[in-house]
Amino acid sequence: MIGGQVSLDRRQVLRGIDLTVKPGEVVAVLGANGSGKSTLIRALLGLIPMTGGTTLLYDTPPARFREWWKIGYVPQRLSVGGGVPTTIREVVASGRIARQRRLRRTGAADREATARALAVVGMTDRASDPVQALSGGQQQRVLIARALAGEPDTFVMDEPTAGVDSESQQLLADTLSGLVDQGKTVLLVAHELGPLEPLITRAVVLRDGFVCHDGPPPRAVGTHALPGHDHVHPHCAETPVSPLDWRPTS
Ligand SMILES: Nc1ncnc2c1ncn2[C@@H]1O[C@H](COP(=O)(O)OP(=O)(O)OP(=O)(O)O)[C@@H](O)[C@H]1O
Repeated sequence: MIGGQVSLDRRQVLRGIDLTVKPGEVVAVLGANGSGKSTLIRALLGLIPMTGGTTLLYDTPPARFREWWKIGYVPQRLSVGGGVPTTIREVVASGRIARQRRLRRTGAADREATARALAVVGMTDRASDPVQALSGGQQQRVLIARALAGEPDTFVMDEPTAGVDSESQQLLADTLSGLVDQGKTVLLVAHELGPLEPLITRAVVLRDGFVCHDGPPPRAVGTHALPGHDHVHPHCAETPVSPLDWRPTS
């Protein structure tokens, strides 16, 4: 395995990862705390620099990628800067920005998509409240709504169900299920798949910055995550245009 590498604070966190997400896949990135899952997600999207390897978004390096509306990113935490009160609706509506730039208009479609996304996460009644006042799980639901509002082709979600109650997890699973039926692609980090489990078509298990399993979703993660378990390495050449593609430099 030689591929994408990331060092943080002079410590190698990703040690060579070769990962291609194919259109329509629902990929779960699993692994212990500190195994590198969030780092992998951020590096895949070009949000942190790599010390080796290449990442491509729809066949384009992140620096040249212009079609950000295609990707809905749910980060692990909401960061609202400046101390300025921001409403839930404003955060969710910001998921439309990349799309508006592309279509050069703001209008009914944006408002409707925002309202739909708020309803999906059960936040319609609280849309005018400041996000700062929300609990961690509620903020996570707002981040999910922001990604949904953008109507992307590919969802990249870093622990979307962390701290989210079981009813909201089920709602997310049902929503993603509908989107997957429409052909959307999903890459998500999770500790507990919960209601998302039936949707997962492929599991990538990280261990200490390496991929130790890449293939069918493990029934029992503990067993399949062991090093030495059969590895299935996806081949970049098999895909038409891959939403997320990380190729090693030769
Ligand atoms: N900004 C940073 N500077 C230095 N080290 C970092 C930084 N961010 C993460 N790390 C280290 O990189 C390793 C991987 O972190 P990462 O957040 O990718 O793990 P993870 O698998 O997502 O963990 P978790 O399940 O706890 O979210 C950890 O050892 C962490 O301490």
